[in-house]
Amino acid sequence: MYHLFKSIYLHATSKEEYSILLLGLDNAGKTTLLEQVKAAFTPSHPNLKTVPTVGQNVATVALPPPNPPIYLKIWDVGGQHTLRGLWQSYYSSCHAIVFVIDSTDVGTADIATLSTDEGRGDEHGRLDECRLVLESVLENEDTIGVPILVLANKQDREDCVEVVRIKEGFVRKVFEGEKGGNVRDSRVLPCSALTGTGVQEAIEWLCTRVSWNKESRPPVMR
Ligand SMILES: Nc1nc2c(ncn2[C@@H]2O[C@H](COP(=O)(O)OP(=O)(O)OP(=O)(O)O)[C@@H](O)[C@H]2O)c(=O)[nH]1
Ligand SMILES: [Mg+2]
Repeated sequence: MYHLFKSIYLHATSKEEYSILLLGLDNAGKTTLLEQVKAAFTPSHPNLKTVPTVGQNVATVALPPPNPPIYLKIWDVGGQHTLRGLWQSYYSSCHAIVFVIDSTDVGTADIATLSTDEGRGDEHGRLDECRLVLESVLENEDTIGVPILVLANKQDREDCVEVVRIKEGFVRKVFEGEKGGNVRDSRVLPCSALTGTGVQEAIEWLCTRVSWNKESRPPVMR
């Protein structure tokens, strides 16, 4: 009898936990975003004086109503070139990926222009590097079916490329390209990790998608 009550109690009180992986080039704004998420869901002030991440930062937030009663465990990893090889060790256990883009460092955000020789140059910022990195995430077999949210970050800056151009000129073309690969849930949203604009919408999208996808990637019960 004790065991029955105990298991009913545990079932009633345990919560689902989903892991969210923050990826993107160095300087994209991943750690700043993590700070804003922590500040939005826990009684803390964001530390917006970030330094380049070497290794990882992790935070778990419990979502208040009207969100579903779940935990999000958010993993922020270093985006520097030499650290990107570590990303794949997180893929098989994550429930969603957030790919953060610096909207001020992708030129006009049109990858069609990269195919011409004239298209290569400083005026494209880090667009080509960003494309290669996103493709490498999409084509890894451990990310098959994992929902991906692309955040067009730094939208507070005057020199940013607007989200619709990042969506049409870059994200859609990569996803529909030969390395875009598998069918999955995806979305492109504008964001400013520095001001916090767009962070709630990002979390809401993630919550619904990890829940929809829980048959193929079940949560950890806590
Ligand atoms: N204006 C503006 N600056 C931002 C925004 N997000 C991040 N930054 C700035 O961009 C720089 C890099 O931010 P980080 O969050 O450290 O970048 P990261 O993606 O974690 O970089 P790595 O750890 O090297 O992978 C910092 O100076 C941030 O203040 C934003 O939305 N707007
Ligand atoms: Mg960082």
